[in-house]
Amino acid sequence: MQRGITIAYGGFCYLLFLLTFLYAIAFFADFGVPRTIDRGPAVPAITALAVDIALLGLFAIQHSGMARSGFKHWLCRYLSAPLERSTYVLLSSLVLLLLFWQWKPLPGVIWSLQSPVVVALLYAIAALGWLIVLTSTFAINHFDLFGLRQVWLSAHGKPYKPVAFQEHFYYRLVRHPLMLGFIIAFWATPTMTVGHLLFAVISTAYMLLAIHFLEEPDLVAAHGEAYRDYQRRVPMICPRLGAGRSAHGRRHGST
Ligand SMILES: C[S@@+](CC[C@H](N)C(=O)[O-])C[C@H]1O[C@@H](n2cnc3c(N)ncnc32)[C@H](O)[C@@H]1O
Repeated sequence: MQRGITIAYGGFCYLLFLLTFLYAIAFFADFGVPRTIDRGPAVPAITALAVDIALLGLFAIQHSGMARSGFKHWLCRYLSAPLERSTYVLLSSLVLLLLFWQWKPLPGVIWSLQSPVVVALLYAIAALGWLIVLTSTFAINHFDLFGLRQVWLSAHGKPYKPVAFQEHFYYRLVRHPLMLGFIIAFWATPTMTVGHLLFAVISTAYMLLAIHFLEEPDLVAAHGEAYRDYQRRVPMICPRLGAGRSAHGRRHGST
């Protein structure tokens, strides 16, 4: 019974993440869903600005706050440890769905590109960004990042072992490919409105600050010199030209 509930909870949180991820793609493409980055109730610009900044701030507080080890320890006083990651995924998805639902468009146009070729190219670049986001999760451990591995191991009475440090696939080229994927997806648009730009600027700044001040210090604490060495060799977010070749060369001992 307990095992069934654990797996059902993890599965539900994972399905909600998948739904949120698909909605996010449509939200930024401004296509196929009722509320998008540019479609929603019209309100005065100052109200829209206040609501949108509050929604982005709420996401940053939830997403970074719940990832702190102090918060995780506190939560595990009330919740069994294998459910902690699924709960993080659940809350992240709910806050994002709230943002998608309550987002207030700011319709002024920064750029609007009309050439069908350019429009198609920008949609293709955005799609590539989303693909990088999704495939990066598999390069670390998709099922661990979204809590399914933890509930599965627990339900089968097996001990949890944290995911090892990874440096393969995109992680050979940049240290944060998943964030790079998001940045590409948020900025590559044929029509950049004020609201879309607000989202892109604040979310990009948040990701860069969170990497620098929160995620990387945690990674150094967890992996020590191996991660420091990785920081020296591999750029944070912008791949170096020819990086694939030089990483290949390093692996095979060439200079
Ligand atoms: C949502 S993922 C984002 C990973 C990374 N910031 C990126 O943009 O690709 C966050 C989790 O990935 C883990 N992580 C980041 N880099 C890693 C690496 N090279 N190997 C293993 N885990 C990593 C972090 O510890 C954190 O739990």
